[in-house]
Amino acid sequence: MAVPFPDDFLWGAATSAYQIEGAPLADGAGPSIWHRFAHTPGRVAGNETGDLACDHYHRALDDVALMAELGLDVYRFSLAWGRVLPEGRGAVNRRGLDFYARLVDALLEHDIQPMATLYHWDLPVALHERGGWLNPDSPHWFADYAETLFRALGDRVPFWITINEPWVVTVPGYLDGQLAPGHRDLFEPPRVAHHLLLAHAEAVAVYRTLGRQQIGLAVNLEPQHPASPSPADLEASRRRDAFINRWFLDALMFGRYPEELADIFGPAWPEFPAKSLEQIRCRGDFVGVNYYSRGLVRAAPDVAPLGAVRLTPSDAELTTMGWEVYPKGLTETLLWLRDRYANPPLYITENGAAFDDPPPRNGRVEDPRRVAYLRAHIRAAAKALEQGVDLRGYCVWSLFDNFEWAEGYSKCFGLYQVDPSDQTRRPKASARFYREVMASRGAAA
Ligand SMILES: OC[C@H]1NNC[C@@H](O)[C@@H]1O
Ligand SMILES: [Ca+2]
Repeated sequence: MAVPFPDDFLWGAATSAYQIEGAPLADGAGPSIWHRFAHTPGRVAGNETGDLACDHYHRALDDVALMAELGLDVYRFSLAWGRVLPEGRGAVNRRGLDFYARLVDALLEHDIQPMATLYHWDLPVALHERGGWLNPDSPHWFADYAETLFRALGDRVPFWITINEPWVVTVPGYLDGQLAPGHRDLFEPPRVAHHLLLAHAEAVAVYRTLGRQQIGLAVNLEPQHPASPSPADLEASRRRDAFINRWFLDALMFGRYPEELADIFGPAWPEFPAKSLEQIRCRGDFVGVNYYSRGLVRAAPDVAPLGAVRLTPSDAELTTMGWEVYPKGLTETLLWLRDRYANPPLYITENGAAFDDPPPRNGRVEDPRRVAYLRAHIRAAAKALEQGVDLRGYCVWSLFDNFEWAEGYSKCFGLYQVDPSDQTRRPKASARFYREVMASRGAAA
């Protein structure tokens, strides 16, 4: 493939704490809302939990050696807030902090750049009991937690992500209740979103006084296409675009929310003080882009609050998540970011696919559909690069098959299969493919 990827382009893979670490309460760690949610019967498929996951908490150094063998330039992981601050604020748990310091040092020793996500959904229960993200103090709790980590690891971690997918924290967490903390309330999401954005901005402000590297927000983005040219479908598609793609980024980049949101939430949309919107305005150093698929949108007046539904095209290839394989949507998303937000530096912080992989045969796992998915999306990213997008890195979701939230372990995104009986990591064909891509600086895609 013609190789538009510069030599310093960062090829990586991503994970998150609750999804891979296991040992959620080890060494003084405080429980998170995901520990509580997963242990609440009926919330997770098969009532599975992250109690063991990939046992990464006990295998981190071996896993870093595996990442080096794979050839990663960068490894994106998240820090479990409750390991570092068991009560979410106040006393630091040294053993929790030391786990992450050892992980970061091992990465640096293997010439792998750490990309640390401060918040990947695992809020300490102690803070949730004080209202969690609904509490107007939550931005200050987050900024204090961030400062603790910046002081402890800031000289060694070149890339920081404040919050992973604030939309997913807000909507499945507080509107439809699919994810922790499982609330279903129209009035909570607008305030939760506002506090998440304030938290991001406050952490960035602290970082500006302490750090000299890169900090940004990671957002899930999904281009919305109307199912038909009818005005109703066009309008529904625009509403869903505001709801998913513009809600957080317009606030961050422009200091204002898309006006569609007041229509969507109606009386549940509060008047936000102009001062706090000004506080939220904060471009950061880069935007982290989590891309999986597109939305095909039909108007559905009786489906509150959006009045729209996402269709699954009958003739499309789907992943086991039911998401359409749509690589063109990645190029579209990257070009949209270039044009709407004045060409910000971008990292693809997540891109990958869940497929049912076969069991290993003589130590190898064949996953041809994942190889095809990754090749197509790396090429789609290359198309955007060739059109002037300031794309600087690409992280596959995920390094390992892991705990896929409410789906448990049934959905496998990994480059490596993890044997639940003994935690053996087995490379899939996609790992071998991705190693070639990285070794050839993109040419093998
Ligand atoms: O659903 C796949 C991934 N999406 N973004 C957030 C991650 O935690 C998920 O596993
Ligand atoms: Ca390398």
